[in-house]
Order: sequence, then structure tokens, then C-alpha cells
Amino acid sequence: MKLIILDRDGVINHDSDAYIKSLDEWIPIPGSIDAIARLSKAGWTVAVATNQSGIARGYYDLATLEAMHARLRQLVAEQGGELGLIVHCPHGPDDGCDCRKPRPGMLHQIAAHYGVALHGVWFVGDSSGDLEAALAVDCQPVLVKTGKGGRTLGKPLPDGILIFDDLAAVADQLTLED
Ligand SMILES: O=P(O)(O)OC[C@@H](O)[C@H]1O[C@@H](OP(=O)(O)O)[C@@H](O)[C@@H](O)[C@@H]1O
Ligand SMILES: [Mg+2]
Ligand SMILES: [Zn+2]
Repeated sequence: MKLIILDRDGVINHDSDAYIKSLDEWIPIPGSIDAIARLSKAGWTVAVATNQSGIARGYYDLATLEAMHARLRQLVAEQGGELGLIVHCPHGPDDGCDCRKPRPGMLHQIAAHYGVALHGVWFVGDSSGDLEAALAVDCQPVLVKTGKGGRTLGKPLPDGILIFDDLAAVADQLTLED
């Protein structure tokens, strides 16, 4: 199975230091919806693992998050693609959960859902926590320069990460190989 896992904020949609708190604030990064559709049409299963501490912080509720994800699925379907499992961590930094990145719990959830191993699976993110979560379970960490990616690039980076301008460039690479 060709599985790729994506972070959401800063990779699929624009991020904000004020959190993405409503459907109106959820704005796709240009090229990202098409990238997901291209990957899907090329036989890739595209899953999402996203921290959503805004729920624990009371900034928005689960219904609002699910409305964002319904919009995401609709936009990908309109491009002829299909989005796979979306897993989110609703917890806050002090909740001690196993699913909040950089912990790899959501990656394990996705692997279990599809019955696959995580070794070498590309996990595309914009933050250091995404890269750390990937490395914790032997995924291939992939950093995009969108969202917080520019800031992340300014920090010391672990060895072995792949860097792309954006999700569209990741899709170009993976669909080129097919
Ligand atoms: O990039 P993903 O995982 O899809 O989602 C990130 C969001 O949950 C939010 O994560 C927060 O971090 P804290 O949760 O406050 O540490 C902040 O970075 C916000 O700017 C950001 O919107
Ligand atoms: Mg992010
Ligand atoms: Zn959690």
C-alpha cells in the first residue's frame, strides 16, 4: 500500500498563531487540494494527523473541526480524489496524552487502521513536532516550507529529513516516480 501521512495546518491549509478556529478561517494553501487529489488518483492513500489543542483550549468545538474536514474531503472529491483517514489530537500540552505530536500516537492509529507498518512512510509536516513524531516511528520526515516550515527551517534539524517548497512539490515528486 502506498500510504502518505500529512499534517494539516501549515501543510494543507494556511495556519495561524491564533489557531484555525472556524470554517471561514480554514483556507487551503494554493495547490494543496490538487496535490492530495493527484496523489489519490495515482494510487496513494492520503491520511492526516493533526494536533488540535484549540479544542482543549475552548477555541472551537468538535463540530467545527468536523465541518472543516468535511469541506476538505468535498474539495478533494471535486478534484476527483479521495482523502483517507483524518486523525486529530484534541488535547492540550499538559494533558499527557499519547496522541499529541511530537508523540507518535496518531501515526500508530493510522498504521493500525490500514494494517501497515510505518517504516519509511512519508509524514509531511511544517513543525519540529511533526519531524520528531515521524522519526519516533521510523517514518520518513518531510518538511514543507509553508505554514511554520520557514520557522522550522531556522532551527537545528534532525538528519535525514526531506525538504520541499510545499505539498504540491511533494505530490510532483511522488507522482513523477509512478
Ligand atoms: O499543524 P497541525 O498539527 O495540523 O495543527 C496545529 C494547530 O493545532 C495549532 O497548533 C498550535 O500549537 P499548540 O497546540 O498550541 O502547541 C499552534 O501552533 C497554532 O498556531 C496551530 O494552529
Ligand atoms: Mg502544522
Ligand atoms: Zn492527544
